[in-house]
Amino acid sequence: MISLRHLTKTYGRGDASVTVLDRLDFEVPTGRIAAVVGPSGAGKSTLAQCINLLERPTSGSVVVNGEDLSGLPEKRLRDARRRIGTVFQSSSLLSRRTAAENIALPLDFLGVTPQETRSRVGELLERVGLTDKAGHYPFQLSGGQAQRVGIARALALRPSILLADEATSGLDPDTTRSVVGLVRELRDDLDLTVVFITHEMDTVRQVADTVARLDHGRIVEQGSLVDLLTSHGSRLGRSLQPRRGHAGPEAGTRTWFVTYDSTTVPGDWIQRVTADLGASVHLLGASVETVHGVNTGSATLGIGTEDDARVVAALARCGLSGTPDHSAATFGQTDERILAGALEDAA
Ligand SMILES: Nc1ncnc2c1ncn2[C@@H]1O[C@H](COP(=O)(O)OP(=O)(O)OP(=O)(O)O)[C@@H](O)[C@H]1O
Repeated sequence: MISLRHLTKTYGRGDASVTVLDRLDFEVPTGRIAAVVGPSGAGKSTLAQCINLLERPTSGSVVVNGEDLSGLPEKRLRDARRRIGTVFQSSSLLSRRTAAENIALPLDFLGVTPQETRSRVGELLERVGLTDKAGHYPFQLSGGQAQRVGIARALALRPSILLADEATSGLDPDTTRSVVGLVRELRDDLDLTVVFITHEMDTVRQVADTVARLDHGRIVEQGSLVDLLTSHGSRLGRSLQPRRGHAGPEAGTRTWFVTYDSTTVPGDWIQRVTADLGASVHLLGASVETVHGVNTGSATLGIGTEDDARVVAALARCGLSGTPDHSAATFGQTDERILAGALEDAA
């Protein structure tokens, strides 16, 4: 469990000082994956560095598994840091060391016997699926493999906390999915508490149990991923929605933007809404995913009725929330076309 209380980090002094974290309160229960998102410069990396005490907070406390790390003297702090593994963007492996030697680094520093190190490194390589790459140097590894080595190294000292700071940035979507899958698997097997810092909302939807938005050094919004995905009123909830394009509307229909507003939207909702309205319902675009067993997402529809209130009610009966896009209403366009046709006929 990680518990941050009134955490403040100020760099510099006097007029030149910058407060990056501002009396921030944040909690991650044991065994949960908390994603932290926020604009560039919001303080996400500083937050990670304060959790693993690479940066000393200016004030406030960092409590990990019941122990307040912020007040510890340097020697005890070094011991406490071993319980926190960190993975960075681009894995920061040492180029002159093989994958196995990189993973062994924290064990070497600790003076673990060579035999014990070999066995632990072998175990970790197997865990991250890279036994056959033990003797490869970083330049011989793909981005995803290097990141797996970084994760194995972070876990070398059997930490209970894993901090991932932009660990999947720069990886392609398939590699990201596999690294994220590994993080979730390790969390399940080792009961890790994970703070996952990222700016990629697709990754957040894959990895997180909870999401917090950091802005100007404070957590300004947070909640469970599933709650946020069905709460389109919140800025964080909206930003988590996948965005896709959609086809143009057909004549005689009005364009509606529909979001999954409940955790129980039936799979056949389009048929149900069509039957309920007794009007045509065209699917113009959709992005729907199952996140933690719950269907979530949004769709763009062309609906052949002008009775907005009935549409809203029919959608709500399926757990959906809908807004008509009046700028794309084709009833008006149809009228214009009819008028244009009539004028042409008259001419
Ligand atoms: N050592 C330092 N001295 C002074 N200012 C710093 C220091 N480290 C970070 N900052 C400032 O703190 C602010 C937050 O930086 P941080 O790297 O934590 O943001 P971030 O949210 O991780 O940004 P990004 O998404 O761009 O990586 C920035 O304005 C940065 O310039």
